[in-house]
Amino acid sequence: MTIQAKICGLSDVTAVEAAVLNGAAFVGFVFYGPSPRNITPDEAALLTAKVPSHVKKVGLFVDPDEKLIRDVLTTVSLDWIQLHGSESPERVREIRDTYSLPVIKAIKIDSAASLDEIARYDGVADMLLFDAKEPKSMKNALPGGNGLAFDWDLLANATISSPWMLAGGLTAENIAEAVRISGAKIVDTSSGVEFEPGRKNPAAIEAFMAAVAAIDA
Ligand SMILES: O=C(O)c1ccccc1NCC(=O)[C@H](O)[C@H](O)COP(=O)(O)O
Repeated sequence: MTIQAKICGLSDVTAVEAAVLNGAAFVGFVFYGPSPRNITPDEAALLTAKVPSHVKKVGLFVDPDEKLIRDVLTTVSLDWIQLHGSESPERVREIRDTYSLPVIKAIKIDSAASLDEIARYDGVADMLLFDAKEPKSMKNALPGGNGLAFDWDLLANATISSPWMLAGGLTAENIAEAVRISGAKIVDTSSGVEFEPGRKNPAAIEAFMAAVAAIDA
Protein backbone atom coordinates (compact mmCIF):
# COMPACT_ATOMS: atom_id res chain seq x y z
CA MET A 1 0.00 0.00 0.00
CA THR A 2 1.25 3.46 -0.89
CA ILE A 3 1.77 5.87 1.99
CA GLN A 4 0.25 9.29 1.32
CA ALA A 5 1.99 12.48 2.40
CA LYS A 6 1.02 16.02 3.28
CA ILE A 7 3.50 18.87 3.11
CA CYS A 8 2.29 21.62 5.43
CA GLY A 9 3.13 25.28 5.96
CA LEU A 10 3.84 26.10 2.32
CA SER A 11 4.40 29.77 1.61
CA ASP A 12 6.20 30.03 -1.72
CA VAL A 13 5.62 28.77 -5.26
CA THR A 14 8.85 26.75 -5.49
CA ALA A 15 7.93 24.73 -2.42
CA VAL A 16 4.38 24.13 -3.64
CA GLU A 17 5.79 22.89 -6.96
CA ALA A 18 8.27 20.63 -5.15
CA ALA A 19 5.44 19.11 -3.10
CA VAL A 20 3.17 18.57 -6.12
CA LEU A 21 5.88 17.30 -8.51
CA ASN A 22 7.18 14.85 -5.92
CA GLY A 23 3.78 13.30 -5.28
CA ALA A 24 2.27 14.91 -2.19
CA ALA A 25 -1.39 13.95 -1.76
CA PHE A 26 -2.08 17.02 0.42
CA VAL A 27 -0.59 20.51 0.59
CA GLY A 28 -1.18 22.64 3.68
CA PHE A 29 -1.42 26.41 4.15
CA VAL A 30 -1.30 28.08 7.57
CA PHE A 31 -3.79 30.82 8.51
CA TYR A 32 -2.56 31.60 12.01
CA GLY A 33 -1.06 35.04 12.63
CA PRO A 34 1.67 34.12 15.15
CA SER A 35 3.12 31.41 12.89
CA PRO A 36 6.20 32.10 10.73
CA ARG A 37 4.30 30.12 8.07
CA ASN A 38 1.21 32.33 8.19
CA ILE A 39 0.01 33.55 4.79
CA THR A 40 -2.81 35.83 3.72
CA PRO A 41 -5.84 34.59 1.79
CA ASP A 42 -4.58 36.45 -1.31
CA GLU A 43 -1.19 34.76 -1.06
CA ALA A 44 -2.90 31.41 -0.64
CA ALA A 45 -5.05 32.03 -3.71
CA LEU A 46 -1.90 32.55 -5.80
CA LEU A 47 -0.14 29.53 -4.33
CA THR A 48 -3.08 27.19 -4.81
CA ALA A 49 -4.09 28.33 -8.30
CA LYS A 50 -1.98 25.73 -10.11
CA VAL A 51 -2.33 22.85 -7.67
CA PRO A 52 -3.90 19.97 -9.64
CA SER A 53 -7.22 18.68 -8.39
CA HIS A 54 -5.84 15.29 -7.31
CA VAL A 55 -3.69 17.11 -4.71
CA LYS A 56 -5.92 18.19 -1.85
CA LYS A 57 -5.51 21.71 -0.49
CA VAL A 58 -5.73 22.00 3.30
CA GLY A 59 -6.24 25.26 5.23
CA LEU A 60 -4.82 25.12 8.77
CA PHE A 61 -6.52 27.18 11.49
CA VAL A 62 -6.12 27.51 15.26
CA ASP A 63 -9.39 28.23 17.11
CA PRO A 64 -10.59 30.34 14.18
CA ASP A 65 -13.50 32.75 14.33
CA GLU A 66 -16.09 32.87 11.55
CA LYS A 67 -14.60 35.98 9.94
CA LEU A 68 -11.22 34.36 9.37
CA ILE A 69 -12.69 31.17 7.92
CA ARG A 70 -15.02 33.18 5.68
CA ASP A 71 -12.24 35.52 4.52
CA VAL A 72 -10.13 32.53 3.55
CA LEU A 73 -12.88 30.50 1.92
CA THR A 74 -14.19 33.37 -0.18
CA THR A 75 -10.68 33.87 -1.62
CA VAL A 76 -9.13 30.40 -1.68
CA SER A 77 -10.53 27.13 -2.98
CA LEU A 78 -9.77 24.63 -0.22
CA ASP A 79 -10.60 20.92 -0.04
CA TRP A 80 -10.08 20.41 3.71
CA ILE A 81 -10.04 22.45 6.92
CA GLN A 82 -7.44 21.48 9.55
CA LEU A 83 -8.18 22.56 13.12
CA HIS A 84 -5.02 22.67 15.23
CA GLY A 85 -6.22 24.47 18.37
CA SER A 86 -8.48 23.58 21.29
CA GLU A 87 -11.65 23.25 19.22
CA SER A 88 -14.29 21.14 20.99
CA PRO A 89 -16.08 18.29 19.18
CA GLU A 90 -19.13 20.58 18.95
CA ARG A 91 -17.07 23.31 17.29
CA VAL A 92 -15.55 20.80 14.86
CA ARG A 93 -19.05 19.65 13.90
CA GLU A 94 -20.24 23.25 13.54
CA ILE A 95 -17.36 24.22 11.23
CA ARG A 96 -17.81 21.07 9.17
CA ASP A 97 -21.54 21.67 8.73
CA THR A 98 -21.32 25.44 8.18
CA TYR A 99 -18.65 25.33 5.48
CA SER A 100 -19.47 21.92 3.97
CA LEU A 101 -15.84 20.89 3.97
CA PRO A 102 -14.26 17.84 5.57
CA VAL A 103 -12.29 18.56 8.75
CA ILE A 104 -8.96 17.23 10.00
CA LYS A 105 -8.75 17.61 13.81
CA ALA A 106 -5.31 17.67 15.38
CA ILE A 107 -4.86 15.77 18.63
CA LYS A 108 -1.74 16.64 20.62
CA ILE A 109 0.08 13.71 22.15
CA ASP A 110 2.47 13.66 25.11
CA SER A 111 1.45 10.50 26.97
CA ALA A 112 -0.92 7.54 26.85
CA ALA A 113 -3.55 9.73 28.53
CA SER A 114 -3.62 11.98 25.44
CA LEU A 115 -5.16 9.08 23.54
CA ASP A 116 -8.40 9.60 25.51
CA GLU A 117 -9.03 12.53 23.15
CA ILE A 118 -9.44 10.13 20.23
CA ALA A 119 -12.84 8.93 21.41
CA ARG A 120 -14.10 12.53 21.63
CA TYR A 121 -13.39 13.28 17.96
CA ASP A 122 -13.62 9.86 16.28
CA GLY A 123 -16.65 10.02 13.98
CA VAL A 124 -16.94 13.81 14.43
CA ALA A 125 -13.91 14.88 12.39
CA ASP A 126 -13.40 13.33 8.97
CA MET A 127 -9.77 12.69 9.77
CA LEU A 128 -7.59 12.87 12.88
CA LEU A 129 -3.99 14.11 12.95
CA PHE A 130 -1.58 13.23 15.73
CA ASP A 131 1.07 15.82 16.53
CA ALA A 132 3.39 16.27 19.52
CA LYS A 133 1.97 18.41 22.32
CA GLU A 134 4.00 21.59 22.69
CA PRO A 135 6.02 21.33 25.93
CA LYS A 136 5.34 24.11 28.47
CA SER A 137 9.12 24.59 28.78
CA MET A 138 9.56 25.34 25.07
CA LYS A 139 10.20 29.03 24.40
CA ASN A 140 8.01 30.47 21.61
CA ALA A 141 6.25 27.14 21.12
CA LEU A 142 3.45 27.13 18.56
CA PRO A 143 0.27 25.06 19.02
CA GLY A 144 1.78 22.71 16.40
CA GLY A 145 4.46 22.59 13.75
CA ASN A 146 7.28 22.67 16.33
CA GLY A 147 9.29 19.89 14.70
CA LEU A 148 8.86 17.65 17.73
CA ALA A 149 8.18 13.95 17.55
CA PHE A 150 6.23 11.98 20.16
CA ASP A 151 6.42 8.32 21.17
CA TRP A 152 5.01 6.59 18.05
CA ASP A 153 4.54 3.37 20.05
CA LEU A 154 1.57 5.05 21.72
CA LEU A 155 -0.39 4.80 18.46
CA ALA A 156 0.53 1.22 17.66
CA ASN A 157 -2.22 -0.29 19.83
CA ALA A 158 -4.70 2.60 19.83
CA THR A 159 -8.26 2.09 18.63
CA ILE A 160 -8.92 4.69 15.94
CA SER A 161 -11.98 4.39 13.68
CA SER A 162 -11.44 7.53 11.60
CA PRO A 163 -8.73 7.85 8.98
CA TRP A 164 -5.67 9.50 10.54
CA MET A 165 -2.35 11.18 9.80
CA LEU A 166 0.91 11.03 11.70
CA ALA A 167 2.69 14.37 12.19
CA GLY A 168 5.31 15.90 14.45
CA GLY A 169 9.02 16.05 13.72
CA LEU A 170 8.93 13.79 10.67
CA THR A 171 11.92 13.87 8.33
CA ALA A 172 13.36 11.88 5.42
CA GLU A 173 15.58 10.17 7.98
CA ASN A 174 12.95 9.00 10.48
CA ILE A 175 9.84 8.53 8.35
CA ALA A 176 10.32 4.79 7.65
CA GLU A 177 10.73 4.05 11.36
CA ALA A 178 7.78 6.30 12.27
CA VAL A 179 5.50 4.46 9.83
CA ARG A 180 6.75 1.04 10.90
CA ILE A 181 6.11 1.73 14.58
CA SER A 182 2.89 3.74 14.39
CA GLY A 183 1.22 1.96 11.47
CA ALA A 184 0.44 5.31 9.80
CA LYS A 185 -0.90 5.28 6.24
CA ILE A 186 -0.79 9.07 5.85
CA VAL A 187 2.08 11.27 7.07
CA ASP A 188 2.50 15.02 7.46
CA THR A 189 5.58 17.17 7.74
CA SER A 190 6.48 20.85 7.90
CA SER A 191 9.57 21.64 10.02
CA GLY A 192 11.41 18.58 8.69
CA VAL A 193 11.49 20.03 5.16
CA GLU A 194 12.57 23.57 6.04
CA PHE A 195 15.82 25.57 6.07
CA GLU A 196 14.34 27.45 9.04
CA PRO A 197 10.78 28.02 10.34
CA GLY A 198 8.74 29.43 7.47
CA ARG A 199 11.31 28.78 4.71
CA LYS A 200 10.79 25.47 2.92
CA ASN A 201 13.70 23.54 1.39
CA PRO A 202 12.65 22.05 -1.99
CA ALA A 203 15.48 19.48 -1.88
CA ALA A 204 14.31 18.34 1.56
CA ILE A 205 10.73 18.04 0.27
CA GLU A 206 12.04 15.86 -2.58
CA ALA A 207 14.07 13.73 -0.15
CA PHE A 208 11.08 13.33 2.21
CA MET A 209 8.79 12.27 -0.63
CA ALA A 210 11.41 9.81 -1.92
CA ALA A 211 11.73 8.31 1.56
CA VAL A 212 7.93 7.97 1.79
CA ALA A 213 7.76 6.33 -1.65
CA ALA A 214 10.45 3.85 -0.62
CA ILE A 215 8.43 2.57 2.35
CA ASP A 216 7.17 -0.94 1.79
CA ALA A 217 3.90 -0.72 3.73
O1 LIG B 1 3.13 25.21 11.22
C1 LIG B 1 2.73 26.04 12.02
O2 LIG B 1 3.30 27.14 12.12
C2 LIG B 1 1.57 25.74 12.91
C3 LIG B 1 1.10 26.73 13.73
C4 LIG B 1 0.06 26.45 14.59
C5 LIG B 1 -0.52 25.19 14.62
C6 LIG B 1 -0.05 24.20 13.78
C7 LIG B 1 1.00 24.45 12.93
N1 LIG B 1 1.50 23.47 12.10
C8 LIG B 1 1.07 22.13 12.05
C9 LIG B 1 1.66 21.46 10.88
O3 LIG B 1 2.34 22.04 10.10
C10 LIG B 1 1.44 20.04 10.60
O4 LIG B 1 0.13 19.71 10.56
C11 LIG B 1 2.27 19.14 11.43
O5 LIG B 1 1.87 19.15 12.71
C12 LIG B 1 3.72 19.30 11.15
O6 LIG B 1 4.52 19.51 12.25
P1 LIG B 1 6.11 19.53 12.20
O7 LIG B 1 6.55 18.70 11.05
O8 LIG B 1 6.54 19.00 13.51
O9 LIG B 1 6.52 20.94 12.01
